[in-house]
Amino acid sequence: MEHNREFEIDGNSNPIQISRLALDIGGSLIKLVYFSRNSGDDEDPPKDKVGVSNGVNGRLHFAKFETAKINDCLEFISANKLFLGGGFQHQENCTNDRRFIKATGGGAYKFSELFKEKLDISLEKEDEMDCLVMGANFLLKAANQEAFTYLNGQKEFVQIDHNDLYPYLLVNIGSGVSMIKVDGDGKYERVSGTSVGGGTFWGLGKLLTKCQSFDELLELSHQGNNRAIDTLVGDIYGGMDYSKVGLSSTTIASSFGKAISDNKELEDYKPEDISRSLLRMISNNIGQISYLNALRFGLKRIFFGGFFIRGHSYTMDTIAVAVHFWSKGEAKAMFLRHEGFLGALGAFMSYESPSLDNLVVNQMVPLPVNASLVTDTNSDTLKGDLNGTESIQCSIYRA
Ligand SMILES: Nc1ncnc2c1ncn2[C@@H]1O[C@H](COP(=O)(O)OP(=O)(O)OP(=O)(O)O)[C@@H](O)[C@H]1O
Ligand SMILES: CC(C)(CO)[C@@H](O)C(=O)NCCC(=O)O
Repeated sequence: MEHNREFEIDGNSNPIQISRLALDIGGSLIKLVYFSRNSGDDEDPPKDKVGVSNGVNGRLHFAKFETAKINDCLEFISANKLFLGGGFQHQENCTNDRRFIKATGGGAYKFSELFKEKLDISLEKEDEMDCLVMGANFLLKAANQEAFTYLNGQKEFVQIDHNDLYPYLLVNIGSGVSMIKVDGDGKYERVSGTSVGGGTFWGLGKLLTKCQSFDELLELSHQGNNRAIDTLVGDIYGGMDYSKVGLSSTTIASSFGKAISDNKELEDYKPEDISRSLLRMISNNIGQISYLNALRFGLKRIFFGGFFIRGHSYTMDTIAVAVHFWSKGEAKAMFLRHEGFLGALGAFMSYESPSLDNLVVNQMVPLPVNASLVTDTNSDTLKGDLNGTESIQCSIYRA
């Protein structure tokens, strides 16, 4: 990654006009969402016959940085002048002598001073759960092909009926996991959570495998076999199922169970097997807790977001199978293409004008942005997923 060059966006060295930027500064990753108007668009939004503004066409950009490398993020914002509400939103985030941007996540508090000091920007804080719900509701209603199921390696997009969206359970798997029962726009309750989440996978995985990046750890899991470390029901039952209680011989009886009985050292295990067991253990656990919470409130639909997922097939498969297994097929696990950007999108929507209703996603075809951010080397991510460094065509209409 280059730190000192001016970032170019859309391969165009002319400064693009950015009218809004919003941030979600999490425990592991910083997510950015910003809108740039299409080059060649008039200064003022086009008007229809009766003089009502038809809006501004442009692109919604998605980018992410590791929170530990926040200085790269500051440099990116500064080099691209992302905080200067040019064009459509002249005054929006440049009021008088105070510049501000909407920010959510714990880092909006933690790094508030840093933004002030380095960029002279005030972070206008938006509640993390409000933003997650706002982002999820918006995507589920406005974006085509946003939610999909994943079973037996098959991804299937789900048609969302706007009149039958609520209630649902939103499970956001970031560093930690939040489970939110959503009943409508702005109507929700954080009903549960678990500290065993994405940070656990990455943290424990790093210690146990010496992997240097999250992507490397995820990549390793492809080649691994969890049976080398997990104790299966068959290991305990002499190769047989425990059919009386519905446990097949291949069901995991105890995650990492073999590590105690084998009398082996860490070095005797393959890093790829460790990675696979870990990913499976954590995904399974989240799937199970999610199901239990769905059951608690009689919810049939569970949407999973957060960057732990990364469109990764094994992760999604494990979560989906866990939900299917425990609910006996009653509850459905669904995943979101913009998985990790829900909070940032929610913060983006929280700018007062133009209002939330006035962002229209025209097209869901991700186009690359030539900005060098967190590298996405994971080859298993679903094609077309928005993993950062992409943009989508959309319009903003005045309220
Ligand atoms: N390039 C990456 N570097 C680090 N973690 C990554 C990366 N890509 C995916 N992850 C996973 O995504 C998780 C972070 O997800 P996300 O950005 O949704 O949460 P967060 O906002 O940082 O966390 P929290 O909401 O708990 O503060 C990490 O814990 C890790 O499991
Ligand atoms: C603390 C937050 C909300 C920060 O995003 C997240 O990391 C989380 O939901 N952690 C799980 C905390 C718990 O409910 O046990």
